[in-house]
Amino acid sequence: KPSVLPLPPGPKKIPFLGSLLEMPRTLEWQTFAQWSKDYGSDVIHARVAGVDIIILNSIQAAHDLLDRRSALYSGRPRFVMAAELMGWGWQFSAMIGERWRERRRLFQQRFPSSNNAVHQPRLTEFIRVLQLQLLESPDDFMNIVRHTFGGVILALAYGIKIEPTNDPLVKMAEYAIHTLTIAAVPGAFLVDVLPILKYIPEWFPGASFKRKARVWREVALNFRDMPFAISEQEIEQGTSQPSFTTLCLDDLDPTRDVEYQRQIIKDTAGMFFSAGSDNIVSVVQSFILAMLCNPDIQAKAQLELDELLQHQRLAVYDDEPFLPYLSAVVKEVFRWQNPTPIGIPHRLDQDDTYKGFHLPAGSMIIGNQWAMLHDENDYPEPFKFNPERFLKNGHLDPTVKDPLSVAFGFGRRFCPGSHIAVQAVWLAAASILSTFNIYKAVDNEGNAIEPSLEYHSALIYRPLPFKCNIKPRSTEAVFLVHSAFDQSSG
Ligand code: HEM
Repeated sequence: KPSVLPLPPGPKKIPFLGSLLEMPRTLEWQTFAQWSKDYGSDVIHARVAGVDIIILNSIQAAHDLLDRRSALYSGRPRFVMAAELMGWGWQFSAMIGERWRERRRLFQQRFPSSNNAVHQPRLTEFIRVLQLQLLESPDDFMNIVRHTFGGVILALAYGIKIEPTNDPLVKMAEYAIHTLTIAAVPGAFLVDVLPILKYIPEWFPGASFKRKARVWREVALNFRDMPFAISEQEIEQGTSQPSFTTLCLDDLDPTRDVEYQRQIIKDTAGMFFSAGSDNIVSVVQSFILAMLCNPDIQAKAQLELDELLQHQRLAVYDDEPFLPYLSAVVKEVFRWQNPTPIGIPHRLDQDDTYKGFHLPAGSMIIGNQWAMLHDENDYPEPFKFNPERFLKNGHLDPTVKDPLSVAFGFGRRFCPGSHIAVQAVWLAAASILSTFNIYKAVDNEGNAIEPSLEYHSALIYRPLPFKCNIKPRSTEAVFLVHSAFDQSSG
């Protein structure tokens, strides 16, 4: 029977289209956050073509619903264009039920947050190469960061060797993700709003999305199948390095359906790059931008590093507990420019009530991470880059809400790669700051170029290319970078 409770407040709805006309096209998270101010509620309701959308704009609401009632709130809405037409349906981030559980379990068995043995040596090795490349071509830092983390993620997934620059597999993967991020932007394709359009033939006027989907489908399947095939070949030749794929294939159970097990391994390995690479790249680039704009903070973090390392060695992840200021800088980067401002939407499986509101079964639930991470009650002056907000008497202050518990999503869907991501960003930050200074670039007249702080508003929020001047801090730093690279490649 229909609920007697009201729906949460939200933007105006008209017949059939619902709130479609009110829905923002870019920087959605900012409009969603503004709605909370306009309607005086941290829980907002909108409706687009019959689908209820519930937006959660506070950490409290996300915690109460997505974390504490996770059993009800861990479904996913349909992604018609990306998953059903373009062939990305093999990604477990879009799956529900047993298919999702099997793949997620496999991921977590191989990369549990309690075990750093497989990923840490690879992260360190790739970050040493990044430092060397920054010495050699500092102006190319945007690409260097992109290639480093694309490479590390492919190495973790498949154990295959990646070229130091312009690796064809990294390029292919990047193109595939590019098509995915175009398709998965909510509202970019009408077929996501009206799934029935999925059945119209390709030749039909206005059906260009179906032709696009057919071409892109090949890209999506190559993305999953090609690196897996190379990995299997390398295992056969005995040249592969330990990775998710090698570890899983080593443990195949011959008494069970082997092809079925291979399929799950292949799907799950395919998730690494699509879920992990662009996000880490965005955060590391935002870190460089933050240091560029805040020279005092940069100097303070360097002082802390120098006191520990004494210019004698490079940082390793085990140094983390002794570098609270740097850890506060990393937390602040994740808070300041979170790469997934609205995360991935969840789906509510049954009718529910919250704060006197009716939340209908089947609603799409959006956890507005950006709104939570810019809530002035938790983070005063939220637009200011200020790592001190996390510190008290020189230690991390446990009473301040940790952005890392918001930036990676919620409940049973919480990002299973978060520990890899945080360690990658932390180690990149420590390694870059201990050996390089980041200055503003200067134009032909010798004036400092102010960064525009512009971001690309898409599924993954990332800084637009900016200029900076990255210089080694000393001859000792150059020596350390060279010798660490020789050791890791020798
Ligand atoms: C800065 C880096 C990263 C950020 C900000 C990030 C953020 C997120 C977010 C917000 C979600 C959605 C959670 C939800 O639905 O509530 C997610 C899901 C996921 N992430 Fe990450 N992630 C990062 C890196 C990684 C890495 C490195 C990997 C793998 C190596 C990874 C693998 C995944 C997977 C497999 C899912 C889907 C989980 C599921 O649906 O069950 N992520 N991530």
